Amino acid sequence: MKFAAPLKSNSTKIMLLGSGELGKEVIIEAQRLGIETIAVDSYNNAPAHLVANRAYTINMKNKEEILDVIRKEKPDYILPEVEAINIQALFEAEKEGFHVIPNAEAVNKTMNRKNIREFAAETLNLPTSAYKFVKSLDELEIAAREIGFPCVIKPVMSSSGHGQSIARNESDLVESWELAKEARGDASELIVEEFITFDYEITMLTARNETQTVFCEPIGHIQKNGDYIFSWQPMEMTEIAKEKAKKIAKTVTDGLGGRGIFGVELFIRGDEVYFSEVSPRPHDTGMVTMITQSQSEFALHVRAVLGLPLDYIDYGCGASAAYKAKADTFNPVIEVDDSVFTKDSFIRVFGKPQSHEGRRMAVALTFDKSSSKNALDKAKELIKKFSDY
Ligand SMILES: Nc1ncnc2c1ncn2[C@@H]1O[C@H](COP(=O)(O)OP(=O)(O)OP(=O)(O)O)[C@@H](O)[C@H]1O
Ligand SMILES: NCC(=O)N[C@@H]1O[C@H](COP(=O)([O-])[O-])[C@@H](O)[C@H]1O
Ligand SMILES: [Mg+2]
Repeated sequence: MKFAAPLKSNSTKIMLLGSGELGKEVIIEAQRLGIETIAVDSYNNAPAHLVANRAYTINMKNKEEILDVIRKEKPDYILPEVEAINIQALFEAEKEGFHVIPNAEAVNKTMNRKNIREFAAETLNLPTSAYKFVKSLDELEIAAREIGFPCVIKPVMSSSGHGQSIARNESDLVESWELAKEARGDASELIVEEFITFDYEITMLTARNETQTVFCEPIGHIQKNGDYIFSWQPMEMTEIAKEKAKKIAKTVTDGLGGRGIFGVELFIRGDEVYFSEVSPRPHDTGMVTMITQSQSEFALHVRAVLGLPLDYIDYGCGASAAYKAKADTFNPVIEVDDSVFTKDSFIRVFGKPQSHEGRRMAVALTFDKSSSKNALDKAKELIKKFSDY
């Protein structure tokens, strides 16, 4: 593998479609290898825009705008970083010979809950919650009655919990129907899922290239309103559950194919493991790997994209706590106490140009030699010291 200085005509070039906090770390890892980096998103000064060689702001749902930027830049690799991307543009780019990570069909399947759920449950026969798809309030009422209460209602395309709700009884359904319209993506169809009373949930980060599949230690996490707030690694699991989790992760990532890291989301009850969903890219709960692994999920993603070896070592236990804005402002400032800067922690401020209540703006990462629980306690302590205005 040869690495040139970025911007030389022979350097490898990657393009990110979506330029949030996860993409920012991918760009930094790529830059470290002398790769030329292009960051694309739908708003100016997105986190990855701030660190890439070039930045574009386009309508990511517009096929021609995406194709224009791809044809202009001619990247070696196109890395989708968000779900809401015009998928036809990716299919077209692939047809023109561009390399989409992991591949356009995998992006198509995973960006839409209907595609991935049917693929996982019906084609791959993986265990999942019971589910139904609906297109109207009437259909929602019928489906929810069949699935039973409580049930989880989500737009077929969305992320970070946008448009998602739990209906506890029939009278919640109108509100769930209305709330789904807040989807970041597509709420023309909804999935109604059986509520799984899991003991815990994990992300199984799985990196693959043509010759290797590598799992990271399971990442436990806590979600609030469909969005993660704390994660830790490793999550202690029974051997049986861990092996099942790896098997599901291998089946689904092999099924999707291509190169890159995947975040396989699983619910665990006893030794039962349910597949929930999968991101064909780094996962927010996986930010903890920046402090626990010699190669973070972002470094592994870049290595996988380049077809490089995927081995890494675990340094110990770690945790992450997401910092969410409390205020809406066009000039967000995050304030932290100096005591946040301890020897076993660091913070990452994403640099988002605008905050709204609940938007993830930064993360605190902590390390502990002996236990994830200690690391998590430390992360909870640190995040209390953040504020914004
Ligand atoms: N069927 C279910 N039963 C119980 N809890 C659920 C179910 N579906 C989702 N959840 C809870 O809601 C969280 C978010 O759901 P999901 O991952 O489907 O949404 P998302 O918007 O894609 O989130 P993200 O983009 O952050 O991964 C899950 O991590 C889990 O805590
Ligand atoms: N769960 C998916 C996820 O965490 N995605 C990450 O959040 C960004 C969007 O943030 P924003 O909503 O603050 O713009 C995305 O660009 C990606 O980095
Ligand atoms: Mg999820």
